[in-house]
Parts: sequence; C-alpha cells; structure tokens
Amino acid sequence: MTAPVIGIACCRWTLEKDRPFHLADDDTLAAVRVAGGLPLLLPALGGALSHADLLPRLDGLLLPGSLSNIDPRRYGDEATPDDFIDPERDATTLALIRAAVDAGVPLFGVCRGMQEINVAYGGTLCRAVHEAPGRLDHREPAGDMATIYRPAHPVSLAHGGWLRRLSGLASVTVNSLHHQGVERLGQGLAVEALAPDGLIEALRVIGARRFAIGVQWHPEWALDERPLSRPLFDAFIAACRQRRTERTARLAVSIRREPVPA
Ligand SMILES: N[C@@H](CCC(=O)NCCCC(=O)O)C(=O)O
Repeated sequence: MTAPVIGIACCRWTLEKDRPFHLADDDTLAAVRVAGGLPLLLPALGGALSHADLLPRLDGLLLPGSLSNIDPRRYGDEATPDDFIDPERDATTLALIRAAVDAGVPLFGVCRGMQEINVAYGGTLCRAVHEAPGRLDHREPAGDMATIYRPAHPVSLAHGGWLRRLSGLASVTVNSLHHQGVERLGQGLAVEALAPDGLIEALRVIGARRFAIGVQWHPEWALDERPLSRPLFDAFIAACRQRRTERTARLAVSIRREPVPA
C-alpha cells in the first residue's frame, strides 16, 4: 500500500513585490511524513479548487496553524482595517471542511485550522482572548522557537471524549500561540478539551465517519516529546490509510467493471 495522500491547506501571502505565494510550514509537513503520510500542498484557490476533482483523490485533509486570522465577516462580526486576514485561505478551507467530512475524508485542524472547523460549522470566534474577562493570555511569549513553543498550560480532556480514549490521560500540557479562540461552538461539534479558563482547546465533528478533530495547540512541534502529539498524528494518518485502502479497492472494482475491448 502506498502512503496516504494528505492535502495540506496553504496560506496565500504576498511576500514580495505584490506577488502572492502559497505556503505551508515545514513542521507540519515533517509530522505528516514521520507518521507515514504523503503531504500534498493544496493551493489557496478558493472556489477554483473543485471539490469534485479534489476530494476523490485525497486520503486526508490537514488545516495547519497560521499567523493570519479568519475574516471576522465569515462569522458575522465586523471587519477591522488592520486585521491580518487571508481571504483566499478562508475561501478554500471554509468551503472544503464540511464537504471533506461528508465525503469521509479524515480531517485534522491545528490552531487556525481548529478555528476554521468551528466557523465552517457555524460557530464564532473571540477575537482577543487575552482581553476577555476571566480568560488567560494564550499568546506566545517573545523568544527563540523553544520558548515560543514551550509547554504553556494544561488542558483537561473531556470525559468519554475521543482524545481521552486515545491518550488514556485526563489532562496534558500544551503549547499556546493564539490570540483568538472559540466563542460559540459550531453546530454538530463536541468539546474534546478545555483550558483552565474554560476556553475550548479541542473539538470533534460529531458523527463523522472518520477522524475529524481540531486542536488549538501545535502537536507538530516537538512531535515525539509531548504525550499526545505523536498519537494524534498517528491516529490521523491511520484513518487516512484506512480511507486509502477503501478508495483503492473501489477504484479496482470500477476498473474491473470496464468493458474489455474486443
Ligand atoms: N491567528 C489565529 C490562529 C493562531 C495560529 O494558528 N497560530 C499559529 C502561529 C504560527 C504557527 O506555528 O503555525 C490566532 O491568533 O488565534
């Protein structure tokens, strides 16, 4: 069996001279490869990325973190001029998420990716968690990469939840690099983990045929050093492998059914 193909949603950033580039971070690609997947970068083409063309070729969909924020108009809030948004990524991922889950494509959202799952299911975001009464500051500290991605706070894993079953743990300590967070949970989503201030740190799509999980932290960083990070990627890729097996079996049947030329 060849490696499952994992579509990784790119950001679209203008890096120089008004030339936009499609980007994904290297740690996410490395984590997918270590767990046995074949990363395939999905350009942020919005509506030009045909789901009918794409989804039958994908074994998994991964939505990585990003410095950019989801356009607040996507969840009914007002835009502010200085917000760093990425409309093309929004147009790509927000349309793709539910289509992927409905097609049985395993889905894994990290940080912005988890926020995208929430918005795709009709949820809203708090745009500055550190300013919300009773909330902790979830932003990263200044410093080198080890400091930025340091274990920052515990999260409690939901009783009877999927993450608790996977890890056998009641809580894990996670890194934290975000200033936005889930405000209203989307319809059809379940809480999988909470921070000490009650902020939702992980969620799951209820009734999804396969892995459909979002986490607010970054398991791709120091993959083998944190208790839940490698198991998360391994479980995601295992689900993708299962889809690949079924997908290739279906393909073989349809090829056998092709009439043999006389
Ligand atoms: N901009 C949003 C999402 C935060 C996020 O995804 N951070 C990732 C930072 C860079 C990385 O390591 O990918 C927010 O601030 O809430």
